Amino acid sequence: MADTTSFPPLKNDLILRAARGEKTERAPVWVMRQAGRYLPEFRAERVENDFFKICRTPELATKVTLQPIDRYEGLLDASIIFSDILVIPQALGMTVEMVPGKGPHFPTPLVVPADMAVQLKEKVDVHKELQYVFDAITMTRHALNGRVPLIGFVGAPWTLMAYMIEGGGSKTLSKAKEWIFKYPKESHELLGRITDVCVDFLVGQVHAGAQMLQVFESWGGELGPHDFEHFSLPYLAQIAKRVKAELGDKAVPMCVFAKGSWYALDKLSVIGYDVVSLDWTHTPESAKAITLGRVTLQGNMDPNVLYGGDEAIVAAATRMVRGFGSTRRYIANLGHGILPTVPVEAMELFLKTVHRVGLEVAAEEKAAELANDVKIIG
Ligand SMILES: Cc1c2[nH]c(c1CCC(=O)O)Cc1[nH]c(c(CCC(=O)O)c1C)Cc1[nH]c(c(CCC(=O)O)c1C)Cc1[nH]c(c(CCC(=O)O)c1C)C2
Repeated sequence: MADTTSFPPLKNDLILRAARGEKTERAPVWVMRQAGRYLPEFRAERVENDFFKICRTPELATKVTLQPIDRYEGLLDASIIFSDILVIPQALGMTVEMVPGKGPHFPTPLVVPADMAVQLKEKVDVHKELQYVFDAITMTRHALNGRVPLIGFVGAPWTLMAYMIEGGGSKTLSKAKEWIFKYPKESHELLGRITDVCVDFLVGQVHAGAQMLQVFESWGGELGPHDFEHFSLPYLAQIAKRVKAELGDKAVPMCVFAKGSWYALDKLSVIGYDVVSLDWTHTPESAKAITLGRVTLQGNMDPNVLYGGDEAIVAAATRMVRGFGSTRRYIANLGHGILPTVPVEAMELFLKTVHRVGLEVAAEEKAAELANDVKIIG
């Protein structure tokens, strides 16, 4: 049994302090989907191994989680465990394959509500079905040797429901939407069952060593404000409240990312999360005005800027850090996952710019504070 009681001491807690609303010397930075896809060392690993084999083999998951931390030594302030949001549908009993170059594929998606009884387990024991993720987390915590905190994650219930019904990615989500409009009661039943697994899984990830958690509602923006309020928000809220209640004094900061749900920012900032992750449809000014310091903001450069060349990257990253401010309630990130064909140098320039501008802004703030003190004393 892996040791989950004594981990190496943490040498960089910047992101945890930012998440808790404490002052930081500069804005911490990590990037959604930073492990995998665009990294040549990951693609080499994928030639040898199937995607879910990497997820299910703690040594391989640990190795891939550490790849960006090693490559961008000193530039990333967090790691995120290598896994996928679709391990929950698998734990519920569904088959999911990862087709190279195409993405996830469910050979037998849910078509009508009666399929739930046939395809989904009544009760999911996360320790039986997902112990491999817990083992990967524990192993990674030891391998990180305290360099940066380790983030655990789940897909949010609506996003997972959408994949389970669509059978993979989709442009319109019309099958999943048919469910919420035609079978609202059964849709809530499904969302509730997924929520229960999300809660147990997140609690288990923290016991295994995760130091922060993120809930990915990647398909949030496919719902309009009314439907988001009924089919996404209550489950996101339940997850935060139940996970924190179950963990008690072991609770860690929790972050929610509801891509495309700009209209829900106010509500997302009062449902129990410490951090709200933003896509690029917000300006820093409006996001700050809406959230009023109640949560830490994370984000939000358009990942496609990384294709725009050095000048564009420096300009957008600078605007972002200057807009959000560097030392309080801010974690720098992209507004969605890094894309598979981004050059590794573009990522490096993004990270270096966030560090440089973050330190500049912090120094300017300090100078302004000093000037203010002098004025008051004088
Ligand atoms: C956090 C995470 C995820 N996936 C992976 C990680 C591991 C850590 C990391 O990459 O940093 C590995 C992760 N997951 C996948 C890959 C590529 C698979 C391969 O190597 O073939 C990797 C490295 C495969 C995958 N898995 C998924 C997709 C999207 C398909 C679609 O557009 O509908 C894809 C392509 C589902 C998925 N998976 C995830 C999300 C939420 C974040 C987001 O919105 O981007 C989603 C929606 C989350």
